[in-house]
Amino acid sequence: MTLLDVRGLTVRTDDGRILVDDLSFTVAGGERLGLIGESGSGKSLTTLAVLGLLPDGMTSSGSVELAGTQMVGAAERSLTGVRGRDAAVVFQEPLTALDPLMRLGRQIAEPLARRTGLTGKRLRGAVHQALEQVRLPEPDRIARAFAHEVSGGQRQRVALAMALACEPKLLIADEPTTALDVSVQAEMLELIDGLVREREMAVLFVSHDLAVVSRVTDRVLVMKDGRAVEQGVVHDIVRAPRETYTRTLVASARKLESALDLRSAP
Ligand SMILES: Nc1ncnc2c1ncn2[C@@H]1O[C@H](COP(=O)(O)OP(=O)(O)OP(=O)(O)O)[C@@H](O)[C@H]1O
Repeated sequence: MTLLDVRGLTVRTDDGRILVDDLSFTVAGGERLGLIGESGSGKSLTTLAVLGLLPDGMTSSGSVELAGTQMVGAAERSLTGVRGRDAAVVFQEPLTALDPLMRLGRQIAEPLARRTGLTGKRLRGAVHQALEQVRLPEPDRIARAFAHEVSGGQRQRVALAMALACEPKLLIADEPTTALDVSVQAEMLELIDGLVREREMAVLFVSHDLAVVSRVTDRVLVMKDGRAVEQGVVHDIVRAPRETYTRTLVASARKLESALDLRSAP
């Protein structure tokens, strides 16, 4: 069943610049779609439009139906229920989602309490569990800490725990590993991959890196200058890209890969 149905989505600035141009795609329940393209191709604006979170000075037109709710042109009031419950987001920079002045445990407790109705000791237990699920060591210490007291990788895990706390049907991950040290990127990808599979959650995964996208998604949509260039099953796109731009993306990903092979050769 279709969970996210985007049709003819167009995002414009108030002065008439078109930043996302007539974009259409769908994500079925439990399906994992990657949005890939170079910097400035409109990936982030697409995810923000899906959540009804476009910045001031921008408007969207077309249709975005998320779990049956029309997000384009909807009143803010009707969208607050959709965010979190139907779709939750992890951004590139975890500090975007975290409140610097609130202990991390409380930030996870709020959405958890809303969904489960738990309070007191049982709620604290659920927060502990949520932090354990994202494989944070010493969950109780992390729960008492503030965002600036933990590492970047740990902050991103907390942001992921927050996004998962509402058990959304769709997880939107916008370059969730790009700001992390290379050494923790692979771990984070594996974690996201495992958790969404376990929960049969759908994913819209944004990245400029084809290798990253192919690790966690079934299908990809390639974007350039706000438009869809090509979409299809990851395997097909990597093996036989049809469009010139996609070919360039695949070729440069392969070049990096073969450089790695050469370096690791005996
Ligand atoms: N708040 C804003 N005001 C004006 N233009 C913006 C704003 N946010 C993004 N843009 C422009 O919209 C276009 C698409 O941006 P978007 O952030 O969606 O790209 P992206 O593919 O996610 O790239 P990146 O990976 O660099 O974030 C870019 O040309 C960008 O300069």
